[in-house]
Amino acid sequence: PAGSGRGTILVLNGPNLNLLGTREPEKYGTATLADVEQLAKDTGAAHGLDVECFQSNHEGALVDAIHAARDKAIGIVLNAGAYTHTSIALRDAISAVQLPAVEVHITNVHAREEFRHHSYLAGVSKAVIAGAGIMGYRFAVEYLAGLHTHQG
Ligand SMILES: O=C(O)[C@@H]1C=C(O)[C@@H](O)[C@H](O)C1
Repeated sequence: PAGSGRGTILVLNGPNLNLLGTREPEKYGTATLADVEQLAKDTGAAHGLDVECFQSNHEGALVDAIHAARDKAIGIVLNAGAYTHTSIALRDAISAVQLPAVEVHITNVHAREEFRHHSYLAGVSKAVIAGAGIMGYRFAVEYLAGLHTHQG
């Protein structure tokens, strides 16, 4: 519950991830966005953390969500979708809020088209998890939980 005093992790998903489950299942699997968000919430709960999830196809809405996290979250898990490869605005938003961020990709972007090999976000992220399927969201939450715990 909000204001419960527990740490909150924001899980952000970008464009086309609302179609998870039916979008190129050979690449992205058959789990839906709801499945991904539930996995993140369950992982957070196992570490005593709340997880807030948001998905948007709009770059500016994702920027706004990152800004909003500054005062309410202890970390951000971000799969920015294609904006990973194009968005200086999202990079600057991550830098601006000074929260630990983990970049997640369901697919191994380095084994795909050349244009997916560069990320504007990796340079401002604590960690990058790519190719582990939706388990990447679990790993990202676990990693941020560990950072939060060890900070006392
Ligand atoms: O693997 C993923 O989750 C990422 C998701 C997308 O929508 C692509 O544009 C990225 O290039 C890869």
